[in-house]
Amino acid sequence: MHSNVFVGVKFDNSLEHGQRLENDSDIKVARKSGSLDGSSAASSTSGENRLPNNYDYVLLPITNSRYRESVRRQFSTFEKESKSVDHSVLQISEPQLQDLCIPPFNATNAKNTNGGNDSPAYIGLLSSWLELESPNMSVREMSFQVLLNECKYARFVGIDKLIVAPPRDLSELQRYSQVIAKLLNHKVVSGPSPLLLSISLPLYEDSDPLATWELWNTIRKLCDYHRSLSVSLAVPRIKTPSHVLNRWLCEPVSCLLISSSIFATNQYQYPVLHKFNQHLIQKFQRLNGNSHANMNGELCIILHGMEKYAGAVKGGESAYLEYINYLLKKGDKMFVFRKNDKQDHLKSNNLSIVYNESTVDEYSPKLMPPLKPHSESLSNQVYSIFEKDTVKYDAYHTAIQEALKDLLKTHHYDQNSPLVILVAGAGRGPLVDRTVQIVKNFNIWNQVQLVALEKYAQACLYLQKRNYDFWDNRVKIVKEDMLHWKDSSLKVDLCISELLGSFGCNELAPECLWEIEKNHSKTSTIFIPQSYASYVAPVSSPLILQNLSQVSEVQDSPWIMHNVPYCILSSRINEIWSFEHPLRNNHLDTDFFSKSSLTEFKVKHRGEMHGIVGFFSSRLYNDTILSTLPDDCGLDTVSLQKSELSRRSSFQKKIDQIQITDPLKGGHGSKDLSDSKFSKSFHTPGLYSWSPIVFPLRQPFPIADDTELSVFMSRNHSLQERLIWYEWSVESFVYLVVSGASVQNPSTTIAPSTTRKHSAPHYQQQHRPSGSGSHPNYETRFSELDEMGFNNSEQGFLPHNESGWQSVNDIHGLSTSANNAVGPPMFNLDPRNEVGEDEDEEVHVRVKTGISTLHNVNGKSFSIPL
Ligand SMILES: C[S@@+](CC[C@H](N)C(=O)[O-])C[C@H]1O[C@@H](n2cnc3c(N)ncnc32)[C@H](O)[C@@H]1O
Repeated sequence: MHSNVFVGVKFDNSLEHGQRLENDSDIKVARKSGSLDGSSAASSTSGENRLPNNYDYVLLPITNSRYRESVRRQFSTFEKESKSVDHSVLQISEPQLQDLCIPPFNATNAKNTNGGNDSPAYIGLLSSWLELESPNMSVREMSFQVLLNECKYARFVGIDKLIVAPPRDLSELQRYSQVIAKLLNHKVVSGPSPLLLSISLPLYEDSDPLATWELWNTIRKLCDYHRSLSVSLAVPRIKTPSHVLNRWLCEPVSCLLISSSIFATNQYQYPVLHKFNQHLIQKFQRLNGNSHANMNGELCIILHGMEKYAGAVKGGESAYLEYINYLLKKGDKMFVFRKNDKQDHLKSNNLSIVYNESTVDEYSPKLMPPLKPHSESLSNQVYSIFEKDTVKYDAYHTAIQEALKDLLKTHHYDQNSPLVILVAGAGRGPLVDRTVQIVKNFNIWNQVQLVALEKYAQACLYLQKRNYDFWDNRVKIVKEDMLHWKDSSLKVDLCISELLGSFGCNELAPECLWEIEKNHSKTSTIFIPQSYASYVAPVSSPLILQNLSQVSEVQDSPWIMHNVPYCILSSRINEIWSFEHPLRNNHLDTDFFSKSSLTEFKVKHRGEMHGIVGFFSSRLYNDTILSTLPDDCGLDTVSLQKSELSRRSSFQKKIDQIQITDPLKGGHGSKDLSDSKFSKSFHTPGLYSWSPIVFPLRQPFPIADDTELSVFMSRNHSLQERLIWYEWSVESFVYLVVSGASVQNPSTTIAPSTTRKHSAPHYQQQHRPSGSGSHPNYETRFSELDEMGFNNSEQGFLPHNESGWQSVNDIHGLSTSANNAVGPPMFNLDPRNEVGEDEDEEVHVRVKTGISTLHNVNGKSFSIPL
């Protein structure tokens, strides 16, 4: 398998000085793919134009200095005219033959490089001498027209990728972006088969690691996340911090610009890249197709400046290309090796929103609505994709085996009480298959009653066929909905199910399994899975925003992100809730299925949040765990569940110590609630049935360095409407160091870290009646109020320093106790509660910097029918 990474070269800018290519035969370019082995990759240089062979792309300016001169002349004529003539119109003429660097004859569409022929392909460089950010409107108009003329020419000759110079003046990004946006929205760029504009920027500068990302983010935001806008990144000589690299990996990067100056030489004097840059290329290679919103879905590595060092390295200029080809070939091998891991699988297709899974191949990046197998029957194709996930079934196999061993220790068989095993939601039967295998291996086939329960008739057809073919017709097939199935003669010893969604509980396992527990379980019944927990983290994924913003209504729905690159912004992933089976409570409150969690994240580096990513882990039985979490992330598995655990602990009348499930660290542990547990996450190797779920934000949510992010998620269960849905919102805060005197804003709260003494709250003073009992005229009354406001008079009508918050509390009766005394407020929102007398002392103030809307209220965009 070849990854979708190509290699290009920037042609010597001697063309800028009068040389010109007359036709394609001047440039000999061959595809990298198919010519990777050493001999043919050994480069030669064309005697005429010094271009090495074996490149996929050649980067060339569209126009040369002659055109620049011509534009300059046209512009000065226009300026002169506009002084004398009213309404003179600037009209920059299109380049003539002598103005062009890329020949118009026999040019072929660059996309043909993907089709396997050897046609040369070009990436165009748009003019960089223009002043896109000039305050002079005419200069900007001239710049726009030049760019447009170059784009028109590029479209004509079939060039679909164009590199744009970065802004010169970083304080004028709005003007720069206005020209780019105008270009992007012109039909020449965004018409059928759109062109791709790629702004070149440094990947990283150590003075401010995220500065160039921020620059890019500002421009693309001003351009409204246009799908035709991408970025070309100049790879640095120094090591890129992982948080910077991860940020870029989920951006639409179309080219990596590699200067010969970032190479070192090895002991044989060949040019090589440092390990960290090898890894950088590998990471892009691994993601290539996925990391792109661009048209071709491909990444091009563009080498440049080799002529400068060609004499100093062995092999000359061609050694650089050979080295990059060697690296890419190595990467290709790694991916072939990992072919079965769908999470890592590469594909060149664009990200798409897919409503019907059967229409798209399983590897391409896509956003899909979460399945609702409880209310919508799965297609045959979906069943067959799932059934190939041997990792999942192997884990179930182990869990069933272990559970059966334990059951057999206590179960005393007699003919009237066989061991009853239920596969609840059997689908086409893969879990029944495994169970039959195990039971046969244990030689207890005669002691077991096996029931396969499935709601949908089509899946039951498969069960019937398999029963006949492989299960000796011994399996009782029940076509019923678990929610309504009642067979008083059946009590189950082992209940096996796979009703898990990408968020754990989103395929209604809690509700479905509760009905089994209520109607068909014993105290000894074992459930596989025993428990499952849901996790969230804030993510940046511009591709999600870009794709969902095209379609109204969809931003309030969760989506399954299949092979979509994303970057987790926080240092940890937090567990927000979990379910365990059996639920074991006879008077189960149906509200048990509703959950809500307010969970906090620290975000060290600034960025832009586009959604909340969700994962799950499930303990199938004892140590057998399935996890869709990414590898090696910090994990908070307990502390953020405190409220949920407390609720459950009172529910179960266990106050001091409660049983908690740590789905990732062996066994159920008895844990004190104060004991927060941090660990590292892992993904079950090779498991691919589930991709992460994302709860998108309607608006991109900007995040500053050192932000504290508070994510609210709720699972809502409405028995009246028979619906389950999720709602979510986000708030952000930063801590500011301010003098105590300036803490007046009710949206700020004092950080818990402050060391200040607390003073008695002012609002505890009681209201005083007016002393005189007389009725002063309006003027006097107003003057009294004014006076009181300014001099804090003890004789005033209102207690001094009363805040608006107390007034609100009073209105709602929140601060009045039974005996009419003013008690402490229910909502401790007055910042002065925390501030001591010394107003000049510095305190850390938690300032709210952003809040999103609450998404999917009442499940209006997405809900799951019960
Ligand atoms: C995710 S699939 C798993 C199928 C199969 N156990 C497997 O592992 O391939 C869930 C299955 O449960 C069935 N199902 C979901 N809710 C159900 C319900 N309330 N009653 C009966 N079957 C249900 C679905 O039709 C589907 O076949």
